[in-house]
Amino acid sequence: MRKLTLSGHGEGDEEMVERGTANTKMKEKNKVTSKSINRRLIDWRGVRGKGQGAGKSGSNSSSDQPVAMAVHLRLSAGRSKFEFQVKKNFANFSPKWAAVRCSDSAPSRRRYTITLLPGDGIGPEIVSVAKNVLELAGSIEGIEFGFKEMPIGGAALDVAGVPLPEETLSVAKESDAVLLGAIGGYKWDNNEKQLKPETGLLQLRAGLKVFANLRPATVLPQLVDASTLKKEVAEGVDLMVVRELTGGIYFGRPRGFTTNDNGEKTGFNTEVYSSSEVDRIARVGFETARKRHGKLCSVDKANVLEASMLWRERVTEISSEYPDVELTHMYVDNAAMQLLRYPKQFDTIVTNNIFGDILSDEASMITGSIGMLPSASLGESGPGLFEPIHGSAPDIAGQDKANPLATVLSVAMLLRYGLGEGKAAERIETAVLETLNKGFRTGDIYSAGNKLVGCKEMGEQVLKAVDSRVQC
Ligand SMILES: NC(=O)C1=CN([C@@H]2O[C@H](COP(=O)(O)OP(=O)(O)OC[C@H]3O[C@@H](n4cnc5c(N)ncnc54)[C@H](O)[C@@H]3O)[C@@H](O)[C@H]2O)C=CC1
Ligand SMILES: CC(C)CC(=O)C(=O)O
Repeated sequence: MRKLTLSGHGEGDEEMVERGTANTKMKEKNKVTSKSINRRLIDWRGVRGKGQGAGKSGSNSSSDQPVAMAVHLRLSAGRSKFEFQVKKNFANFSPKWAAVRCSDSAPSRRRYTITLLPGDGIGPEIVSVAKNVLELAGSIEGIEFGFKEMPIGGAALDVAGVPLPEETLSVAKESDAVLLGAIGGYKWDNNEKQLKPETGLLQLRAGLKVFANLRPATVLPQLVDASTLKKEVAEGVDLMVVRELTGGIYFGRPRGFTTNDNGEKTGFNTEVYSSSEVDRIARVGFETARKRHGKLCSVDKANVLEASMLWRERVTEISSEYPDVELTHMYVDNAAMQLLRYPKQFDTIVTNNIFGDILSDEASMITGSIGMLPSASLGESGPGLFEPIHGSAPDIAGQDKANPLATVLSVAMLLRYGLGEGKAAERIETAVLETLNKGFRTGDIYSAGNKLVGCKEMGEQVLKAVDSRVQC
C-alpha cells in the first residue's frame, strides 16, 4: 500500500517535525489513485470488528484502568485501520431491548490502548465522562481498554514547558486511537506562537498525519427546538464536512510578523496546497459522498485565491474517478450563507483547513449547539484522533456546565472509524438519543419543559442508557 505524505507544507511542516515529532520529513510525493484509496478502504473495513483483530495489546501502563472482566485476552494486531463507512443519521436507529449483560459470554475479547488528552478548560470534564461511557460500552461488547493520559496544550505548557511534549506524541502514535478534549485558555493567550496551546494541537495533527477531518452535523429530532434556525429550516439536516486538516493556511510558510514600508507592524500567513494534498482529501470527500447521498459540494474561494484555483482544478479532475457522485462547487462566502438559508441542500462538503473549521462551527448551530458535534481525524495509517469540534470553553470551565455529548459522540466515532467496533459505537449513539428522549439537557441545548443537568449528570444518564440496552 502506498503511503501518503505531508508534502507541500513548506517550512511550517519542518518546524512541526523538528519540534513535535521524531519523524523525518517525507519528501516522497506519491500519487494516490482512486484505486489505491479503494484498496485502502477495503483494508480499513472491518479489520477490527470480527473478534480476533485487536489493538496493540499488552501495554499495561500504570494508568490503565480496565473494567472488571471475567476473561482477559491479550490479543495483538497491527495498527488501527479505519472503517470508512459514513453513518447517515444515527437518529434513525431502533435499538433492541434485552435484559442481560453479555460481555462475559462474548466470543472473544479485544483490547485497545487509548491515549487520553484532556487538555484545558472543559477538556478534563468532558473527557472524564466520555472515557466512562467508552469503558462501559466496551465492556458490554467484550472490549477492554487500557488508557494512557498525557498532557497537551496549556496543561503541557505548565508541566513541561511545551504545548506538545515529545512523550505525548510518541504515546499517541503507539496507541490504537487518541481522544482529545480541547486546548487553550486565557492564561496562555499572549504566549508567543510556539508556546501557544493551539500550536500543540496543530503539531499533534501533523505528527499523527491525520489529514482528513470528518465533521458530521445532524439535526436530531429531539433538538430541533434548540436550533437557532426555524424548525422547517433545521429539521432533517444531515451533512458531513470533510475538512483538510494538515495543510493550508494553518501550516503554510512563510508566516510571521514584519514591518511594512510605512514602518507599520504587519502579520502575514500563506494559504498553500499541493496537488497531491488536494487529491487525497478530494478522494476522501468523494468516497464519503458515495456512501451517503452521492452529492459532494467542494467549497473554495477560486474567484480570488490561487490555492483555491488549484483546489477546484484538482477536485474537478478527481471527479472523473467518481461518475456516480454529483459534484458542485461553491464559493465559501456563498456556502456560509447557504448553510443558514437552506442547509438541507448539502450532503457532503469537502473543503480546506480554515474554511472547514469555520463552516463546521456554523453548521453546529443548526444542530442546536457546538457542544453536540463530534469529529474524527484520519490518516493513511496509524491511530486516528477523535475530538469534539468545540474549544476549551474557558467561560464555563470548572462549573459543571459543559455539554459532554460531542465528546461522547466522538468516542462513538473512535469505536467505528478508529477501531472498527461498530456495535459498541451504535450502543453509545443510541444511549445519547435515549438520554435526550428522556429530556435531559445541558444549558446549551436546554429548552422549556426539559430537565436541566450539568456535565456530570448528563454523563451519568448516558451511562444508565448504555447499561440499560444490553443486546447479545
Ligand atoms: N480543538 C480545540 O481544542 C479548539 C480549541 N479552541 C480554543 O478554545 C479556547 C476558547 O475558544 P472559543 O473561541 O471561545 O471557542 P469554544 O468552542 O471554546 O467556545 C465557544 C462558545 O461555545 C461554548 N461551548 C463550547 N463548547 C461547549 C460545550 N461542550 N458545552 C457547552 N458550551 C460550549 C462556550 O462556552 C463558548 O460560549 C481558545 O483558547 C481557542 O483557541 C478553539 C477551537 C478548537
Ligand atoms: C488549532 C485549533 C485551535 C484550530 C481550531 O479551531 C480547530 O481546528 O478546531
